[in-house]
Amino acid sequence: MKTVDSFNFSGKKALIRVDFNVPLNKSFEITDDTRLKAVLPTVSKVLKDGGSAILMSHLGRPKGGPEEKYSLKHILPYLNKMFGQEVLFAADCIGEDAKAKAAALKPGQVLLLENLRFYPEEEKGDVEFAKKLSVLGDVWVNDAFGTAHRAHASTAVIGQFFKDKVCGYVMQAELDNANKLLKQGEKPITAVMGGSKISDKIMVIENLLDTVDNLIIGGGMSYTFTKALGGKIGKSINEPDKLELALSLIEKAKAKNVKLYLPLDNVVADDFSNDANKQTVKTGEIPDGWEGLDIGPETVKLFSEVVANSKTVLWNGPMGVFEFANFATGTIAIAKAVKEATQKGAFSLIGGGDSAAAINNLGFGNDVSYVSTGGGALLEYFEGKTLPGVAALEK
Ligand SMILES: Nc1ncnc2c1ncn2[C@@H]1O[C@H](COP(=O)(O)OP(=O)(O)O)[C@@H](O)[C@H]1O
Ligand SMILES: O=C(OP(=O)(O)O)[C@H](O)COP(=O)(O)O
Repeated sequence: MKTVDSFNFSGKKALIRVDFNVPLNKSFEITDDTRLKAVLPTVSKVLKDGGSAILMSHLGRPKGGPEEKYSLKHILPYLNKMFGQEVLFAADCIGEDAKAKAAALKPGQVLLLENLRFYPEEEKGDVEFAKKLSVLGDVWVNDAFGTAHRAHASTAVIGQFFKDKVCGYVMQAELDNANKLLKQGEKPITAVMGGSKISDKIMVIENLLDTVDNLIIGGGMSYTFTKALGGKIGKSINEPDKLELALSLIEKAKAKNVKLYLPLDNVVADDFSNDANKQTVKTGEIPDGWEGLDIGPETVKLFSEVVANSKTVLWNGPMGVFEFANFATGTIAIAKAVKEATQKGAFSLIGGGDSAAAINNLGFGNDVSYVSTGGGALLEYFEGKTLPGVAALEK
């Protein structure tokens, strides 16, 4: 793969696929800018070489046509500040405006195209649409790791129209860090998995059993395991059709000598709300009408110890409903344990939108080894799948 460092962008228009799919609040303010800041090094290198940058991205999941709330113009003010220069904007990603602005682009300038998903052709991976995008630039750079698991027009199909295909710094760092964990992780290696559903993460967990020494399961998905083991879970979130699967994972972990840790106790609530009545009960003893929304103090102690004694840590998914301050204790404790392990020299990788947000909101973003910009993309990589956005760079 060609890298940003090995390519001279002088006099070239770099068409860069970025992942600017950032969370916006109702006033269109960016609530997490990780994905924006991440592309700065790639764009800076292009400009420093004497090239210009055309940035293309999707935002949200529009229904196949323009939608004001998903316009990328909302992030322009932020980009102007971040790049310290005026970023030009084309109100379309193909068509006359985009073509004219791309053609007139001078070295040192940056142009942002409107949301690619305003055309259904983007997600369909339409070849003609990819071709129309491709005429805007001289070289294609893929720096959208967060969207690398999608075989879309701008993330993969477009590659065939370029002689020069360059792997951006974000993409390179993401793959390097994921491989560091999968292939060169120092033992003991611990994966902490949380979040709401096992079904989303089953393949990752299975694949990780070949790599990790410890597997910690917390958050909503732990209740399916507890139920499968015959425990009482009240009205906690669970997937009744995944009980067999949970048991088979427990067996597979045993067969592969992986230590599997499940919660010892849970903080349960009588309602799904921050102000619900709460109590701490042992795992498997949740009364009827109550639901587990966080891990309990004994679990926090156990999980934190395992994490603190690890040399390599992967964390994906919160330990409870951390959006409710009263049920965020377990998630915050794990974030602190990951930070402490890192301070003791461990390599730590945080993946998944919610765990990354938890780490960043706590101000620990710089205290862990790497915070991935990918959610689904990172998980698919850990499942052992080939990411179309990476394959397109390799072809
Ligand atoms: N015990 C629980 N009951 C209900 N929802 C939970 C529970 N624990 C975690 N969750 C929810 O899981 C969601 C995150 O899951 P997921 O998307 O899998 O994580 P990530 O984005 O980090 O990969 C959060 O919105 C959180 O509130
Ligand atoms: O935010 C993203 O994925 P993620 O929520 O899995 O991190 C990417 O921008 C991909 O978006 P998509 O899942 O709408 O294709």
